[in-house]
Amino acid sequence: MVGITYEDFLDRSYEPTADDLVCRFYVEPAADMDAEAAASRVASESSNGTWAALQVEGSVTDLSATAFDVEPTSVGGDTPGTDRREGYDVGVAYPMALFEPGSMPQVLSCIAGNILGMKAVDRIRLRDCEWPEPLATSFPGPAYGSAVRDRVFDAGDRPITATVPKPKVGLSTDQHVEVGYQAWTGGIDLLKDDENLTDQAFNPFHDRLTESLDARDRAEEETGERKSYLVNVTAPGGEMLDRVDAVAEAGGEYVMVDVVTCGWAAVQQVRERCDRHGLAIHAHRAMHAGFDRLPDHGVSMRVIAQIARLCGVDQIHTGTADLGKLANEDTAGINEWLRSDLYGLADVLPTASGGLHPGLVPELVDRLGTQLCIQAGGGIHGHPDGTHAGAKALRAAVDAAAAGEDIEAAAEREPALATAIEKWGTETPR
Ligand SMILES: O=C(O)[C@H](O)COP(=O)(O)O
Ligand SMILES: [Mg+2]
Repeated sequence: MVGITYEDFLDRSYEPTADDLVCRFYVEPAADMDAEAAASRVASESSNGTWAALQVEGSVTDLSATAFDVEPTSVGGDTPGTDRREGYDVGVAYPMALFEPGSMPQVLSCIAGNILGMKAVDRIRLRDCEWPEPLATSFPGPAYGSAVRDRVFDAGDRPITATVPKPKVGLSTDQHVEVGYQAWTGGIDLLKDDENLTDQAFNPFHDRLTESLDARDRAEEETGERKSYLVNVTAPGGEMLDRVDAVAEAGGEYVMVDVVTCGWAAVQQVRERCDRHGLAIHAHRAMHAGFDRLPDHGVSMRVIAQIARLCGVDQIHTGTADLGKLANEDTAGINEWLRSDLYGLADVLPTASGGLHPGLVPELVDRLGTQLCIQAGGGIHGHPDGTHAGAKALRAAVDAAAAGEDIEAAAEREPALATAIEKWGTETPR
């Protein structure tokens, strides 16, 4: 037997091995704790220690995490609504044997579990992870990722486009489908359900699914382009899997899932079921800001996006690089990570959404590149001449940006784009 106390979880001379999961935290120690004590409590509580000293068999310590790096740092103050705060950047290495391969809930119960509420720290944020190969490849990753641009569409190198009918809930099935048809025939690739539209009485899931896909077929015939539908299958338990099956049966190519509100075990189940059918997954991140909005606490959007890639979504909302209506965390850096090599796992196509309109597209593409899905709801349906004109305007703006053409020149050819620019200019909405 050996005794372990939380101080045993700190070793500044430790060098993480290739098989360790390395997590970077922002930590503000509690008033009565020094930085090293707080860092070792983080490593202890997130692996196999606790507040009290324990007597254990020697081999149990092989599962202990090690805080190996504790450096002063500061966060916040650079974005509205945040204060500059002083704390510590803490590196913690976790041995692979601590984890159940392929189980995201188990991994998160370690690295983003009790420690987020632990009184030893005033603030703690999981900022970044370096995933070791054995752990990363125990997950499936995306089936398609950015390859959807060719495999579902014929979009080549341009961003694909999506729209959410607005109002986000309340349209009848007929109204919803008609909005989709107008958008598709105006040049949009994807009709998308909103995050809080699932199976309500005013617009039942199964009616919406079949009628939308019928309208998609008509729009494809009319435009000669491939079109698709991001139908929100979010539901409790087996019902969500039944909805996935229904999408495949009805001839869809994609499902949409509210990944944070559903939970990662559910996302993993959906990924498995979609594999049977060859369906792609669009991830909406509603509720992410409950974890990532404050720079000094929670779990960063960067880590949420990493989790989503491992679990196997093909597209995920990552923000608009501060151009849209929602607060954003380093959209460009997150998107770059989603495209980076990860032991051969497929990449993820980032979706820019939330307050976008055609006038913002040139700057968006400048900041984020063309490997994107660009979604506009209000920026299409709020067009003075309606949804069809709004769709034409967004598509013209996207085609121009992808071709490196000036938006003003494109607006001379496409009156709907000129109208959109006249209405919204390049303003950032709230
Ligand atoms: O789900 C989304 O991404 C939002 O509904 C975006 O809507 P907006 O384009 O009107 O902001
Ligand atoms: Mg929405």
